[in-house]
Amino acid sequence: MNITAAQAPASSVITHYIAGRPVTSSRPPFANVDPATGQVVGHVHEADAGIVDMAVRAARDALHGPWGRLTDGERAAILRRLADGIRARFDEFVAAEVRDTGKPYSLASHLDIPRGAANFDVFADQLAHGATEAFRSPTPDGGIALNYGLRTPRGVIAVICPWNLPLLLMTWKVAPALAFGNTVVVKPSEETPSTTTLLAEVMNDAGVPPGVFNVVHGFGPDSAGQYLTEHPDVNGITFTGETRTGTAIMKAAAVGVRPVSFELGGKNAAVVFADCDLDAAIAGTTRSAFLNSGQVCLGTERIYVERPIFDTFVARLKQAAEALRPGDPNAGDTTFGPLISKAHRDKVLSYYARARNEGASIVTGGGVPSLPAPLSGGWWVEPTIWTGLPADSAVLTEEIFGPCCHIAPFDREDEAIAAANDSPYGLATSIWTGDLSRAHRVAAAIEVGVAWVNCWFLRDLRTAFGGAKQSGIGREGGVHGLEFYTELRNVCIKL
Ligand SMILES: NC(=O)c1ccc[n+]([C@@H]2O[C@H](COP(=O)([O-])OP(=O)(O)OC[C@H]3O[C@@H](n4cnc5c(N)ncnc54)[C@H](O)[C@@H]3O)[C@@H](O)[C@H]2O)c1
Ligand SMILES: O=C/C=C/C=C(\O)C(=O)O
Repeated sequence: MNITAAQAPASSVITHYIAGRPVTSSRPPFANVDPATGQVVGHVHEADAGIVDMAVRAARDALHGPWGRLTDGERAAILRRLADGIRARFDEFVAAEVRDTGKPYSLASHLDIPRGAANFDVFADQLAHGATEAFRSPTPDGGIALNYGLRTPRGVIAVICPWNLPLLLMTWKVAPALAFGNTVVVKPSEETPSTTTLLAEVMNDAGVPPGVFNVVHGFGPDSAGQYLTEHPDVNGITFTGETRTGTAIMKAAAVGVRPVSFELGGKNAAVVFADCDLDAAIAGTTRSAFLNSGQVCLGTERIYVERPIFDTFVARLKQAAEALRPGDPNAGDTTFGPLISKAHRDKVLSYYARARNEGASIVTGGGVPSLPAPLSGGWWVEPTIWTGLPADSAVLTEEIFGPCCHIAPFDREDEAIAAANDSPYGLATSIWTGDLSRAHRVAAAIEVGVAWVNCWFLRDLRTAFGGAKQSGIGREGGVHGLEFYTELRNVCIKL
C-alpha cells in the first residue's frame, strides 16, 4: 500500500542514487510501509522519465571512464570489498530488510543478507577462473589460423527486482553485471527500497566509480520501471518478477532488440514417494511451502504424495504448519511473517476464499491470525493446507505466492510426473525418495529449471539457475550469466 508523503511521517526519506550521489525528484514521494504493522516508516522519491534518463546517461558515461579500463583482477577486488562492505553493516541491512518486508529477523539474518554479500564473492571467484575458447584452425592454403573468443561487457544494464528477497535478488544480478564490466541502473521494488539504497552507500565506500551503480525508485507502469525498460540507451534488461510483468517488459525490450534475462513466476510441485525419509520430507516441505510466508518463487504450492503415506504426510505437515509462530519480526521466537502488502494479502485471501467455495478440505488455516496491536494492523494470513480440489482448480494452476499448499495422493510414478508437469510454469521441483535410480529418473522427467532431490533451496551459486517454460528466459549463476552480461566476439587471425 503506498500513500503520498503528506500522509507519511518524515521519518526516513529515501532518494535516488545517481553518479555517486543522492538525487531527489519532483513527483510526490510515496510511503514505505512496514507489512508487520501496516504503519508508515518513511517515504520514497519516485523517479520520472527525466531522472531515469539522468541515471542511464551516468551509467553510459561510467562505461567509458576508469571502470572500463579496470582489469578482471581489479574488478574482482572491488566485488570482494562490496561483499565485505555489506557484512560490515550487517545489522543495518538486516534491520532495513526486516522493516521493509516484515520477515522474521531469523530469516533476514540467515538468508537474505548473507546471500546478498555472498553473491559478490561468487562472481569475484568467477573472474579469477573464467576462460574463453580458442582454436588453431587449418586454412585452405595449408596454413594455420588462430580463432579465439573475446568477451566484452554488454554495456548499460537495467536491473528490475521484486520484493520477496530484495537484497539477495538485487546482488544476484548486480554482482555478475559489474563482474563482467557493465554498468547498471537498478530499480528495486516499490515495496522494498531500503537495502538497495544502503547498497549504494557500500558501492561508494568500496571505491566503485560514480555512475557504475545507479538506483532509481518507483513503480512499474508509467513510472521508473517502464521508463527504464523503454530507454533506448539500455543495452540489456534483467528482470525478476511475475510472468505477466515479464511479458510487458519483453515487449519494451523488443524495441531496439535488447536481450532479456528473466526469472519469473512458478507453481512448483513437490513429489513425495512412500519410500522417502518422512522426517526429512516433512521438514523440507514445511520450508518449501511456508518459508518467507510462501513468498519464494521456488516454493511449493502443489504437493503430490504416494497414497500409502498420504494420510500420515497430511497430518504431519498440518502439525508443522500449526507450529509456525507469527509475531514481532524482531522477536527471537518468531518464525512466520506477514505478506508484503495489503494488496498481496487480499490476493492470497481471494484464493483462500476460492478454495473454500470450491469445496476444498481445509486441513489447517484458511484465514487471518488474531494478533495483538501493533501487529493487528499488519498484512497477516494463516499458513494453510488444502486437500480434495480438482486438478484444474485455480488454486492448483495459478501462482498464489502465499503460505499455502494443496496435497493430492498419487498411485504411480508416471501419474505424479504428469501432474507435476501439468503447468505453464517450469521453475523448480523437489522430489523425496529413497530410491536413487528413481530420483534421477524423475528429476529428468519433470520440466523445470531446478530440481532438488531430498532437499530444497540448497544452493551452489556456480550452478545454472533459472526457469523453463513461462518461468524464465536464460540462466543466472556461475558461468551461465556470461551469455547475458557479455558479448562474445570471435577473432580469427591468419598466422
Ligand atoms: N524466478 C525467480 O527467481 C523469482 C524470484 C523471486 C520472485 N519471482 C516472482 O516475482 C513475483 C513477485 O514479485 P513482484 O510482485 O514484485 O513482481 P512484479 O512483477 O509485480 O514486480 C517486480 C518488479 O517489476 C516492476 N514492474 C512492474 N511492472 C513493470 C513494468 N510494466 N515495466 C517495468 N517494471 C515493472 C515492479 O515495480 C517491481 O520492481 C512472483 O511472481 C514470483 O514468482 C521470481
Ligand atoms: O524467490 C525466489 C528465490 C530466488 C533465489 C535465487 O535467485 C537464488 O537462490 O539464487
